[in-house]
Amino acid sequence: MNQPPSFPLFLQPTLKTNRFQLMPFREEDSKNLHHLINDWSVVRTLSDLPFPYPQTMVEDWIKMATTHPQKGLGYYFAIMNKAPSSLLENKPLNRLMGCVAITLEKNKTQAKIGYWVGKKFWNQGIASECVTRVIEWAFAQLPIKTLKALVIEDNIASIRILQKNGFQQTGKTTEKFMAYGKDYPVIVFEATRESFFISRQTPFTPPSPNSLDKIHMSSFASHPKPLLTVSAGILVDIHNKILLAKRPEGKPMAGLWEFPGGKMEKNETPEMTLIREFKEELDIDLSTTCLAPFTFVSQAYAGFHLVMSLFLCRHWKGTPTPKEGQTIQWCLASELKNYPMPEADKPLIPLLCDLL
Ligand SMILES: Nc1nc2c([nH]c(=O)n2[C@@H]2O[C@H](COP(=O)(O)OP(=O)(O)OP(=O)(O)O)[C@@H](O)[C@H]2O)c(=O)[nH]1
Ligand SMILES: [Mg+2]
Repeated sequence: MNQPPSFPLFLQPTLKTNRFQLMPFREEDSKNLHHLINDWSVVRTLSDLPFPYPQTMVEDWIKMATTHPQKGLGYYFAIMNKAPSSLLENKPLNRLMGCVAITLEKNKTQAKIGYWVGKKFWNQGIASECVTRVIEWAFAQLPIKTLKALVIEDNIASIRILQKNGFQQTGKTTEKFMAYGKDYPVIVFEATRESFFISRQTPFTPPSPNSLDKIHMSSFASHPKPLLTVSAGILVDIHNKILLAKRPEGKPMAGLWEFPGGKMEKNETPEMTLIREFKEELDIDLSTTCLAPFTFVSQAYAGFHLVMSLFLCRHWKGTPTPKEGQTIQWCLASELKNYPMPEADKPLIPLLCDLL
């Protein structure tokens, strides 16, 4: 039986936020890292560090942080400022400010997140901005279902960041804190992909003015949300397998598996949208085939209301090839439940199991 593709082992990427870049650590960060982290205000919130924190341990830690990603054990992002936009800006390049780390648990369906920011950079929303970006990446790229965080009770700033990102308290425990030399009480927080997406309020980026023609405002005065009309296709091969596409990192709802398709443009019929989207996203031609209307879904999301027409299609020209950074996978209808999908798609699974 098919499972979603196995855990990808890859080099850790550099992620960007509005103000920062989140880079893999390098040997040359060792001095700055030591300077920032060998500080009681920081060390007291982190379980696995002694105080004082010797420079040699920092060097060992950087070695671990650079080898773990290749083994799929963990990912350690150095929070750096972005390059100055002009030479007149008197900011040093690549100034280290803190760290966001994701470590995988043994079964790889759960990971732990930890983060800290150097004291001189506190109260600027740095951790908040960077933690959200790393969670977005983790739910898109790693096979995890939940993220866990352990926080000491008086670390209110950290607890706020977790709550803003859809984490909920699931218990209390104790953890060995090297700096205190004893077990110390911590609160356990957990987030799922769904709770994270809901916390982001709008799982889809608000439309820019020039894309407004893609969004049709509802004619019902009582309808407060923009109506998004989408056309998607369920491609079925000779083995009765269905084509799924995993939304790529950087797109709203990244990491979820969907039926290929996209937003209807002005003056397009659902069929025209489908033909255009399948050419753009998968480089296949549906223009001469029979597109059988299957069903539609009507789903309220946080920032918009989705109306999606779904077509069934058994014949096409060409070989589906991912053109937009997505991952594609053929699977049986009975296997769809193994793939995390957008809310709107979940009611389609039993319909497809009955049909195929
Ligand atoms: N294509 C597709 N979109 C879905 C599905 N389920 C679902 O909720 N959606 C939502 O419908 C919207 C479709 O947008 P899309 O991102 O595919 O649109 P698009 O291809 O035109 O992308 P673009 O805006 O990046 O050009 C997204 O908000 C997406 O999350 C599905 O099964 N297939
Ligand atoms: Mg699309």
